[in-house]
Amino acid sequence: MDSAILGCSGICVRFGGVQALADIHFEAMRDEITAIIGPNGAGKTTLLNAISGMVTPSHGTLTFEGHGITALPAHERAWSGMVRTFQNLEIFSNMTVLENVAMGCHGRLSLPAWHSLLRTPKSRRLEDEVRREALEALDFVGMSDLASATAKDLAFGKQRLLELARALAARPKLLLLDEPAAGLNIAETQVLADLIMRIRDTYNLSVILVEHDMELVMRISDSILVLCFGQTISRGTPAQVQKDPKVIAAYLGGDED
Ligand SMILES: Nc1ncnc2c1ncn2[C@@H]1O[C@H](COP(=O)(O)OP(=O)(O)OP(=O)(O)O)[C@@H](O)[C@H]1O
Repeated sequence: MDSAILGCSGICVRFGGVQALADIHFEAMRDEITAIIGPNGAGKTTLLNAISGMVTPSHGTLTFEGHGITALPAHERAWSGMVRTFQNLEIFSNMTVLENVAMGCHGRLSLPAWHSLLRTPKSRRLEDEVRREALEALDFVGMSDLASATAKDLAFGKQRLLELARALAARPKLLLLDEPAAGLNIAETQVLADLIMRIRDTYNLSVILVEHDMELVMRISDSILVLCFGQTISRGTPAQVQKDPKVIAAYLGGDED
């Protein structure tokens, strides 16, 4: 079996006059945490969008588990096992925490609508299964006691965990996280770092994350891709990337710490 779960080859994305990504080549390995970092406007979110199918590259190819996915729409990539979370939370604020997480199961566990309308035994069994799996995902992120709370009443840090639980409930093979630590305090970020590593180890899944929090990135990543102005300027382990003069120059020249 190919050890790369995702492959990007020669990916280019242009928005009008802006070359957001230029000839990006990289692979994310199975069961590893791969981080995409770089200064503001480097093209990190655009690359995540190209991987998840929300942006169409003008050139290049993408493979997932060895199969070409360049032409697949976003929902088919999700069905094939690629699930993402968003920088701006995408939760259903008036639904309960449990209902939000259950939404993550629905792509996998569903029946034709008439089963639900007629409340067939099969539909009741399925409802039980969805509930059990949603509770399991909530328990994993340490939020089972909040199952019946309304999502909008949760503190921001808990809403981020809720989004993660919903992504887990979809049983992804590849989890794409867009700035999962944005808006979290130091303690919450540490909990999140431990959780992402535990997710990788427990569920045997691969993670690609875009993140600005360098402490988190250096602590949990197996491999890092560094972008600057849409180009790859470095790739390697955290130790390799940290001492790469091109990376140091990009960050010192930018407006981040
Ligand atoms: N929909 C769009 N239309 C036009 N330009 C865009 C669009 N999305 C991104 N860009 C531009 O593409 C470049 C890369 O943006 P992108 O959001 O991918 O960077 P980023 O590294 O994720 O930045 P940040 O860290 O600030 O989120 C930027 O110059 C941005 O202004």
